[in-house]
Amino acid sequence: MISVSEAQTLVIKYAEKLPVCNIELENSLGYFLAEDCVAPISLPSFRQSAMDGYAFINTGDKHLKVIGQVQAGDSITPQVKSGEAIRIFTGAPLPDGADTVVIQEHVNRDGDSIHIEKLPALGANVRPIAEQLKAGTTVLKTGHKINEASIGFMAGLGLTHIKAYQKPKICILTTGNELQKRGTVLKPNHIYESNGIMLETALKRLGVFDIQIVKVEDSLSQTIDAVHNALKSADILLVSGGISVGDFDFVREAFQQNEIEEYFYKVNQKPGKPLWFGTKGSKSVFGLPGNPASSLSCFYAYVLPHIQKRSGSLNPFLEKRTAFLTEKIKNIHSKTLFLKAGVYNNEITPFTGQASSMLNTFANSNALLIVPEQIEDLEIGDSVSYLDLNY
Ligand SMILES: Nc1nc2c(c(=O)[nH]1)N[C@H]1C(S)=C(S)[C@@H](COP(=O)(O)OP(=O)(O)OC[C@H]3O[C@@H](n4cnc5c(N)ncnc54)[C@H](O)[C@@H]3O)O[C@H]1N2
Ligand code: MOO
Repeated sequence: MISVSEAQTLVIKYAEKLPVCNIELENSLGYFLAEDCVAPISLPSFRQSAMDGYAFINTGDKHLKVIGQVQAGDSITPQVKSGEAIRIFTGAPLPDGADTVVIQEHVNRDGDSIHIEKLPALGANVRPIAEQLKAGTTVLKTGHKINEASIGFMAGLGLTHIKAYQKPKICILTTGNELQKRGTVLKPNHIYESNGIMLETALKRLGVFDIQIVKVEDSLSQTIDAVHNALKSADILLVSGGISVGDFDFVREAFQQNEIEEYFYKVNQKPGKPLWFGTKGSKSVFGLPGNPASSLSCFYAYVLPHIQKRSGSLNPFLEKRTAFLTEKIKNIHSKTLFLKAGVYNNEITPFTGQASSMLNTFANSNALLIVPEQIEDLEIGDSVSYLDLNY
């Protein structure tokens, strides 16, 4: 059995980057840049007014004659001389010669004349060419995660497409004869299948939408075939359940029959001990424990960073933060514990109901508190690490 940090090292080590794609800016949210973004134009690309007011040559003269007007988008700008002013609006090009804009609130206008009550500093309210950035400079680095601000920013540079790493195609295989579809009347001794939609939703949150969910019965031949078929098209296969040691747990055997190279099986953690990870060529495969809370914990700690790394992220793990503990914790297992918890105002409380079959606690958590395997006792007020689930 390997440690959590060894297992995390392996899922990152064997996370080969996916191919690069050329993607439309409007569809690029959550993608990671595959090349530096270089500005094709300067911003601003012309001198412009930052305010509504009057543009003039700032010689100290407060009495000026208004000789024209310039509006945002005008292609011709009037020439201005000393003692003259041009009525101007925010975003409009600065007239040739003008060096300052006085806001209209600081001006008294009488016909064609203005009197400046409060003379601004030389250059005030003028956005110089390339004030924000110069054409040819790198403005976003390879590995940058596209968000709404970067999309707006790149749109302002006139970009229509970006080069990003592809998101993986994923197949989720759910195993178990007891699993039943929602929307049907529950048969005796059956449960509603929930890991499929839970993992699918967690994937969508990462911007992964090419997801197939396949159900298999507890049968070795069906599991072997399902794994084989999934690997034909998926980049990453997530199998839920059937990875433990019971007589009807066929998943590990099915991985072996499909010649998937095993990097680890079983991690010294609770929940999620029977986690399995391997690869076949460029395909990665996770055997996630069937218990719902184990599956989701393993998703956050291993699958998510693996996917993010394959998608081009330079910081693939969920952010680890620290907070002060509000309750004692005893770790009698000599395992790393991932405890469902609530963090508020820098204080963290582990919840009751940590069993790996229970999702009610998870549904109310915003953090996974990490108790390292070598720590036996934690006291109230101790600073502890947690994974922030509000990512
Ligand atoms: N003798 C041992 N038994 C078990 C061990 C062990 O070390 N020795 N490990 C336990 C641990 S820890 C876990 S975790 C589970 C993992 O078992 P599997 O991955 O084989 O999962 P299943 O047996 O198929 O299912 C476990 C549990 O989860 C429910 N389940 C499964 N799939 C779904 C789904 N898609 N949606 C909702 N619920 C699901 C299933 O009904 C079971 O109750 O093994 C322990 N046993
Ligand atoms: O490790 Mo299992 O995931 O405790 O239930």
